[in-house]
Amino acid sequence: MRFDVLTIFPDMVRSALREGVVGRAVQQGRIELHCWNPRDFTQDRHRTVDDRPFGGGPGMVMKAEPLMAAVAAARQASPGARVIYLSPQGRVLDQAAVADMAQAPGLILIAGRYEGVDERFINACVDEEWSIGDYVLSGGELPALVLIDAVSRLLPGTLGHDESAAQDSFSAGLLDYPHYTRPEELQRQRVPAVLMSGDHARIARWRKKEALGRTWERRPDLLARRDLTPEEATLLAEYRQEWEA
Ligand SMILES: NC(=O)c1ccc(NCc2cccc(O)c2)nc1
Repeated sequence: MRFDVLTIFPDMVRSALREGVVGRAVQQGRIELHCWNPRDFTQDRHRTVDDRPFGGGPGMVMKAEPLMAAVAAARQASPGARVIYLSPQGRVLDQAAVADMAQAPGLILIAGRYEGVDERFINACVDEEWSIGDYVLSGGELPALVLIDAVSRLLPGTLGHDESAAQDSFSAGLLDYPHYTRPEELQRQRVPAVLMSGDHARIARWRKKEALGRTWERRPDLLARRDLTPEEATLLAEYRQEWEA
């Protein structure tokens, strides 16, 4: 899969994607990453990419023309890609949306800076506006990196078999179960005995019950979105009985 990022800080994007599972996928060519700097698409000596806002007010706005020229170059290099603008005004991302994006041939991600971009660029060039959460950052680069990481994890071959557990539960719309490793006892806290039993069916059942129970305790909104199978309903009832005991 190909990711194209429009940013005035390309080194920030490239360096953040050198490490970890995504870095490995880029190195092995399973993921392509290209950065386009709107400054390279300016016509003036000062390579101006921002200007003062019409109507007054604080800060600067990113000019439309350099972005439009950069997106045209990116679209040519990545046919069929979805053009996504990261901003607090976008639809808030969730795992289902990430899974849908992983099906695209490519994503062209626009990382805005300053107070945002000229609306005419969004109307003319952007397919979708997405937000990684209800908070404002100094730029769209970190949201773009979050999106690249979340999508890349879902691409075949990015995660080894021993890393995919975390996404399984969230992909199932539930929070993750608790994890433990050595030592077996730590500050008088022992690892739950079921995990030492070697009974894989019993362990899987315990983990499913924990995922359901923790979702019920911490994120009932996620549970409301999801029908429970009869087995899941039983597990959650068991968890709640133990919880209220
Ligand atoms: N929640 C997010 O996904 C997010 C995205 C970008 C961003 N900053 C750049 C920016 C871009 C556009 C308008 C704007 O007001 C700020 N901050 C947060």
